[in-house]
Formats: sequence, C-alpha cells, structure tokens
Amino acid sequence: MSAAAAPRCDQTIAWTALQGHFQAHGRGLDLREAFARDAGRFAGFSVQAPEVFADLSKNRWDATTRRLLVELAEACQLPARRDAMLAGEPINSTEGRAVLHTALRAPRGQGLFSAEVHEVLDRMLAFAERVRDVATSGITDIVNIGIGGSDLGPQMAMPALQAYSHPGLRLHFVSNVDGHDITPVLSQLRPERTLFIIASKTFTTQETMANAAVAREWFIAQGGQDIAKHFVGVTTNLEAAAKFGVTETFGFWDWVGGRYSLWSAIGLPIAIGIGSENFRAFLAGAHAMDSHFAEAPLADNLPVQLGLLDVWYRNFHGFTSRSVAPYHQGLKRFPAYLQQLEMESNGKCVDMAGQALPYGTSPVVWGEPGTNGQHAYFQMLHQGTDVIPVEFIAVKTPSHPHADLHTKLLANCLAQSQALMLGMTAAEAATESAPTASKTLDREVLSHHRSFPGNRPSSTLMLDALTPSALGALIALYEHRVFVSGAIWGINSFDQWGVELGKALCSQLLPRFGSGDAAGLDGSTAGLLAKLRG
Ligand SMILES: O=P(O)(O)OC[C@H]1O[C@](O)(CO)[C@@H](O)[C@@H]1O
Repeated sequence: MSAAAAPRCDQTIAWTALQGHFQAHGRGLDLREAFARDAGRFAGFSVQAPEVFADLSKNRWDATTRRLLVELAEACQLPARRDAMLAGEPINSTEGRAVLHTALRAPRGQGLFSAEVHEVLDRMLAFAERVRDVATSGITDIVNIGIGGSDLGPQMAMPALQAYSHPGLRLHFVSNVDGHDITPVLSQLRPERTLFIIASKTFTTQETMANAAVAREWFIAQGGQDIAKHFVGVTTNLEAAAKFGVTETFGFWDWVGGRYSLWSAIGLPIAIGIGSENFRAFLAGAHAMDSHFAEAPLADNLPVQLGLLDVWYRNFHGFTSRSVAPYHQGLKRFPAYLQQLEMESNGKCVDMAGQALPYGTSPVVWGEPGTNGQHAYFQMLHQGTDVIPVEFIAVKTPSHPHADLHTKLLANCLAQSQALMLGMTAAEAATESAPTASKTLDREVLSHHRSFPGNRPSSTLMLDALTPSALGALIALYEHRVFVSGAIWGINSFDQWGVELGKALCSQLLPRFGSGDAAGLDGSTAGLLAKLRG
C-alpha cells in the first residue's frame, strides 16, 4: 500500500471523536471510580498474548476510548501498513528499504528470504557451538565491539538470560569511543583465550572501527597469533570487514534496521552465551508474537493496544514520558535497550511526506529495575507535578532459589501500581501517625506533604518465567508497539537521520584538535576547544 494513501491521524473523524471524548470523559476519568463501577474491569482490560500477559486496566481509558482508538487505527490504515511491512514492501521510504526483522525469526521455509536467513543462522549457530566447546576452542572470553543496535540488544539479553548462559564463558561489551570502556576489558584478557566480535551493520561507525583497531593492536602487542581465528565480523558490509582483516564474517541485510538486528548475526554473542537451541527458542518466542500481531483482532492485539495507549497519552493527555520498571534484575538493561528502540524509531518531527507534524511523537522512555527505582525517582512518579504512565514488568517464577526474596519483589511491584492509582487524600494522611522528626510541624500542613494525588496510570506486563522464548516475545512486543504508534503518527519509524549531523560535525572538529584552528566556529565551541587543548 502507498503510505500517502493513509490520512494524517489528526485529520480523521476518529481523532476528532477522541478529542471530544477526552474533554467529556477522558480527562476526568478516575481509576478508583472506574474499578468501583465495573467489577469486570481487570478482565475486560487484560490481554493474553504469547508469553506475555498484560493488565491494562489501571490505565486512564474506558471501553469508549478503546473503541475510538481502534477506529483511529483503522482510519490510519494500520492493518494495511502492518501487512505492507510484513510483505517486505519498502516502507522505510527515506532509505528505500524493506523492514523485515520479522523474517529473521520466521521458521525455516516460511517468511521472506528464508534460504538466506537460515543459511547464515545455521552457520552462525554452528560457529557458536564450536566456541562453546571451551575444551576444544580454548576461548573463555568473548568481546563484542559494537554500538547502538550492534550492542544494546546482546548487552540487554545476556543478563536477562544469565540462567541459560555457559558457565565457562565471559561476555564483555565495548561500545563507547572512550578508552575507559575498552581498557578495563582488555586488562582482563589473554589473547589466545579471546574472541573479538566486530559488530557493525555498516562497518564504518567511528566508535566501533576505533575500538576494533585498538583491540587488534592490543592483540598483536600481547603476542596474539592468528587474527583470523580470534576476530570475526558481523556486518552487511562484507567488503569493509575483509579490508579490516576479518576472514570469518556473518552477514545480514539492509532490510534489518540496526535497532531491530539482535535476531540476525548481531545476536552472535547471545547465541554463544545461551547455545543454539536456546537461541532458536528466542527466535520462536518472537515469531509467536509476530503471528499475534499479524492475526489478532485490533482490540485483542497487545502491541496494537499498547501503541494506541501511547498515542492516547501522548496526544490527548499530553504526557511526554513513560517510565519502564522491570521487576527482574536480569532486565536491568531493558530500559536502555528500549530507549534506542523507541526514541530512535519514533523521535521524528516530520511525516512520511516530509511535512512538519503539529502533534507530539515519541515520549521520553526511561527507567530502572524495581525495587531500585523506588528508592530513587518513584517519589516523583507518586507526588511530582507531571503524570508519567509507568510500565511494570513482573516475572512470576524466578531462576534463583530465594523464594522469599522473590515474593517481596512481586509484592513491591503490585504495591507500587496500587499506590500510584489509589493515592491518599490529605484527610487520610492526617489520620496516619506523623514521623517523629516532624513533631513541630502543624499536623494539617504535614498531611498535605504526606498525601498522594493517585489516579496515576500504569500497565503491568507479566511473564511466567524469563526464558529465551519469553524474552523473544517481550522484545517483539515492544518492536511492534513502536511500529503501531509510529504508523498512527504517520512517521518513518525505520530511519535515523537525526544522528547524522553530530557525526558530520565531529569529523570536521577532529582535525581542529590537532591544529587548534577555530576559524568559523561559534564562540562556545571555539572556547571549549581552546580549553580542552590548553
Ligand atoms: O551497526 P552500525 O552500522 O555500526 O551502527 C550502529 C548504530 O549507529 C546508528 O546508525 C546511529 O546511532 C544506529 O542506528 C545503529 O544501531
């Protein structure tokens, strides 16, 4: 389908209806009253998707909101846009590319480019198994050198799947063009026991190429033998990888966006860590979510429901950020991963036709694992002046033996979403006994400090266990959710021109660090350059 055929979301009847509905009911919706009125609210606003159960009932919406949002999705031709993506149409219009990360997790013989995809997958998994045979390979340390989409996925997945990881292998991640990143990693390594994976879709990224060069110099200086055995490349630019001196290369394709690439050979560190069978389960979990996204009716389709909630909050309530709180330490890098996935995808201010948008797009996505976040920024979530929808992620069964700790963790998770919604009035707070330190304060004044507005929205996503398959499904859920909101906003979620200007200016500034030439620079940059050189 042609993207131009879809109307802009704010020019649809559904959008106008949502505006009216927001003024009449949405703005004033009180979650506590909504639950009191409707005993079936939890069931009515829950969705079971593959591996992921979602309680969406603590969100500020009702059946009419949901119906109108689905009408908006239909008016914006979301199903046709989704089908166009899945069919391999070049929906990434500014780069003239298809968007087919779903093909990477389709079972053999299904999906587009199946032969190519499974040829690389088989080869990469066979390689991973050879490395995992530590007694024969002699490898104990794997260093992934990559940044952005060539780093964040594997770096997020490895702690999440620690329970499935090879006990004799250590995985390291180097991304930043900052010697403070690579130096401590190199200091732990022995060349004959190390495998470097140079991961870069383009094989031109400054940070990755610079770190790869440092790694190679270090390897040679340490008396390392056989670079070909200890350096492998993962890239779409096989020529550049060969020039660097890498002979073993695992390719992928321009229809795999960097931030959607952990399913490709970019997932090699994951495959080495968890083994081929678990990696296949990881892909299968994502594929199950793909099928749900492709087939479930919009009203029962979890990525669609989450994407529509994002639109509802961003464009009608005016909430500008969303906080993600995974109650599982293994998901500690999940918010960082989502930051690239969501904000690099949907942080855009023009539509597909290049026209400036009059409405907001990507919210700021941020967060920390619970319960740590509770002792940091949750104060602001509960009592700050901004309303920030929170997404809790809970895992029913832990992979450790400390059942008591896990029960406490889950109780905290439920308590936080409960507290955000219920709040506490000043009158209720006044009946609570005041803390000793505040004995001198007037009781009524204190009650205002101790009250909570409540009615703060949250969603809770729940997994039975953090298995490879469940993690795959969870990530795919977020990928599709980002697609949904991006499609409604009419933007290209698959390019990232916003990172280019800084890269170009950096190239121009680099030689000035040597020469000190500040000609033509703005006063601030010239002043900072002089100070850094001085
Ligand atoms: O894999 P590459 O080509 O090194 O790119 C790394 C990252 O750089 C970006 O192009 C821009 O930050 C990301 O989209 C990408 O994931």
